[in-house]
Amino acid sequence: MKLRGLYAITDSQLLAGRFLPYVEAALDGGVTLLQYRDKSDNQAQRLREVEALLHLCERYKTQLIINDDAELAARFGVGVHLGQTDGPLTPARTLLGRDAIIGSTCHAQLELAEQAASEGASYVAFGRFFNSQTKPGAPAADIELIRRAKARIKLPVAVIGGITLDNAAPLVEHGADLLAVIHGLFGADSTQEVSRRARAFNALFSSI
Ligand SMILES: Cc1ncc(COP(=O)(O)OP(=O)(O)O)c(N)n1
Ligand SMILES: Cc1nc(C(=O)O)sc1CCOP(=O)(O)O
Ligand SMILES: [Mg+2]
Repeated sequence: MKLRGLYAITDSQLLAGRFLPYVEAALDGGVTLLQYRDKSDNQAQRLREVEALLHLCERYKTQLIINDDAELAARFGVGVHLGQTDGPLTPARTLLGRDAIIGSTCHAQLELAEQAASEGASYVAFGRFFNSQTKPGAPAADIELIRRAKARIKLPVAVIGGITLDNAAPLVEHGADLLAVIHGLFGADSTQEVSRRARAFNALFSSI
């Protein structure tokens, strides 16, 4: 499967009270990867939400990725995204199997991406490219990093951090394969607007 297009990431606070309708609207507009990102420790709610997302992803033929938690991903047979403090990649690959999608946060450091590639990552993620309402303190990355990463690392490149329809085009022009977005997608006033934004993010890939 080609990892290219919109990478939608959920946010439990932003989506409170409208979680499934907003996610479904995004899937309806077109999502290559959907990441379940929940920083709470409410395990019962996490299980319920992952199960619901899995059903939606099956209907829309979208790949589900769990943030932070390789064991939870293994339980549902889905992929995982691991940051630098979320545990090592090699055992996660062993746990999830060769076909699972495993992503790795590399901030603005190509060395981290090379290491992730050697340990079996499926994609590498760089950021933050813009001011992020969700994670304002994430280390900043420069857009030129994308071209350098594409030249050095033979894996899909995900970009993240403050991405909106107004600033995303140059990221794709510089070679980004996946636009990972929370606020710029789900910070919308209606499900119709979420779908419209998802379609518009994807259209950026067909115009290049
Ligand atoms: C696609 C993607 N890229 C980066 C991150 C950030 O991961 P991490 O650094 O572990 O931070 P948290 O998201 O866990 O707060 C991501 N989740 N997804
Ligand atoms: C979860 C996350 N990680 C980042 C990084 O740079 O590693 S930026 C970020 C937040 C992404 O949300 P938004 O699209 O609302 O800015
Ligand atoms: Mg993490």
